[in-house]
Amino acid sequence: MELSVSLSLSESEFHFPQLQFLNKAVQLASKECYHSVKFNSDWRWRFRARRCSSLNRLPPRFACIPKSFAKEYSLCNCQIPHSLRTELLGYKRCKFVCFTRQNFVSTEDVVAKKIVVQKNSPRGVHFRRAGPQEKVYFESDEVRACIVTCGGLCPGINTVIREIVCGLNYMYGVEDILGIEGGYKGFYSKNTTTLTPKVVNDIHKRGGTFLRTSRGGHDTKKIVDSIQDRGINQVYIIGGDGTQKGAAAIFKEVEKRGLKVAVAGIPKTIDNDIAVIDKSFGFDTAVEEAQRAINAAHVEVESVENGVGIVKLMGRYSGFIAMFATLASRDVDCCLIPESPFYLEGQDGLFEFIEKRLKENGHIVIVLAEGAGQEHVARIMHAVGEKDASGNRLLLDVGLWLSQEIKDHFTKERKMAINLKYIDPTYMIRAIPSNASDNIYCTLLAHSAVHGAMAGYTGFTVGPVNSRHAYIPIARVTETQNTVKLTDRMWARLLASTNQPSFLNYNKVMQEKAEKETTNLIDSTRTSV
Ligand SMILES: Nc1ncnc2c1ncn2[C@@H]1O[C@H](COP(=O)(O)OP(=O)(O)O)[C@@H](O)[C@H]1O
Ligand SMILES: O=P(O)(O)OC[C@H]1O[C@](O)(COP(=O)(O)O)[C@@H](O)[C@@H]1O
Ligand SMILES: [Mg+2]
Repeated sequence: MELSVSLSLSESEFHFPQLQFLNKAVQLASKECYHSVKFNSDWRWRFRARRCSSLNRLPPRFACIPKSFAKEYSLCNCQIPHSLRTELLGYKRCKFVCFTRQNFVSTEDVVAKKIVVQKNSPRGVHFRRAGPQEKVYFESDEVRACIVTCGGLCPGINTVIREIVCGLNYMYGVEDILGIEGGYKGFYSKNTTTLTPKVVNDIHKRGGTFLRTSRGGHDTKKIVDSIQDRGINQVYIIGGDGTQKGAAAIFKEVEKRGLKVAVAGIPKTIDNDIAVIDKSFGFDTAVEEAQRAINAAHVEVESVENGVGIVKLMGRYSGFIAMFATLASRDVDCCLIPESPFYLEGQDGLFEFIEKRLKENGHIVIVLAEGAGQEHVARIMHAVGEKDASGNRLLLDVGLWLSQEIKDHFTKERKMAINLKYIDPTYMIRAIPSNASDNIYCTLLAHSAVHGAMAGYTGFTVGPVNSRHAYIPIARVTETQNTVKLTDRMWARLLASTNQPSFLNYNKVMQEKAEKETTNLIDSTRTSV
């Protein structure tokens, strides 16, 4: 016998009235010997946690009533009712779960987005804490999971793939795991590959992605059709900001079609530009590997007279790799990033700084994020803003441009012989396997995603927030992009460490330059007439 529970309270009326209502429903159901309670379809909205950032959970198929049910609801005031089942895969019953009761996270545990607060500041946004939960939504043998990797490469992708496969299998006894090949388009244009712990056993030792990747080709309808046709009910999506936007679209479509599919995003990008999370995997490895290039540049330039070393690192819109590589190295004299526009000529410009350092030390090392100074390169190349298949702006080679400008300035204008070495290790850094710390980090991300999906959460991205792993609604990580804040103390630390110019006069200098160029143009037109 089944009791249909219809919640008619509005979202703003949430909290105790609803809890009381629920408790009453449950008590009634127990008293009247109903076997299960079914909630009306919009329960997710009505139970949206108020103080906790809302997270979606798969709708319960049958919320059967164990003894603890009423007690549980009366305890939690920001609880999303989850799929309680009589046959719970608790730690005692499931031979696959390697956790003891102490390891389980409580469904009430939350992670604060902001931890530095003032006395009277509001409580702020909180996310669900990630980790194994005592009650799971899926039975092992009903899971059909799939993994896809999209966007650019990043050290550690293979570790994440390996740990999702091994985590699902070792912790939850899941055996049906598919690999989608070649990014999003692989859902509808390629066959799947079967993933087992044996198949993925060694892949973490290699760079790149075992499943291959691509940009573009995100067709939400075709992807969800494929998910539906293949009977997939857990989708693990590894990728950067673009990929997470794609994951959000898939989640929406899955919801629209009423499919019981858990959609879990694992944020990937070497640029570390994904919002909310502390850092993205592969970033640490990239910073470490960048040291080798910086070291090479330093060795080269200190061995010659007036040596100028330029090292270009990745960072399309965010200069995190360049900033952290500079802070870690101590051999870098100047770090240029997209967030801090720079200029070459005039007082406090780059040329002046280079000349000063050459006089003082005989050499200089400059670290350059690929997205820095794009406006200068675009101006001389009359670029038309080309885009890649995903719609990302294609960058012009700022390293080559800067090298040429420096050579021209010192040899032609200053009549100074310099010895310039330009090193571009970008793809070499991106293609290596992850280091020890990233390997551990990738494992935690993969396990958090597996626990979340198994517990019935959906439409989430995993990641550490203030050092605690959390489930973050996908939309939150895609609404903004993480960039270096020039007003943050980390950038101030860098300036203190390199003593480079801060280029604060950028706007004034560029305006003067533009005016001068216009005047010159008018003059030259007049003379030619
Ligand atoms: N706004 C978007 N909506 C849906 N899919 C997107 C969106 N932006 C990017 N994608 C898809 O995500 C995938 C990866 O995006 P891309 O920007 O290349 O890399 P990354 O995810 O690493 O940032 C591509 O297949 C692309 O089509
Ligand atoms: O040449 P590709 O493969 O398009 O990748 C270049 C870009 O990929 C990045 O590594 C970032 O990639 P994602 O956005 O895919 O994480 C940038 O640093 C770089 O500009
Ligand atoms: Mg991206």
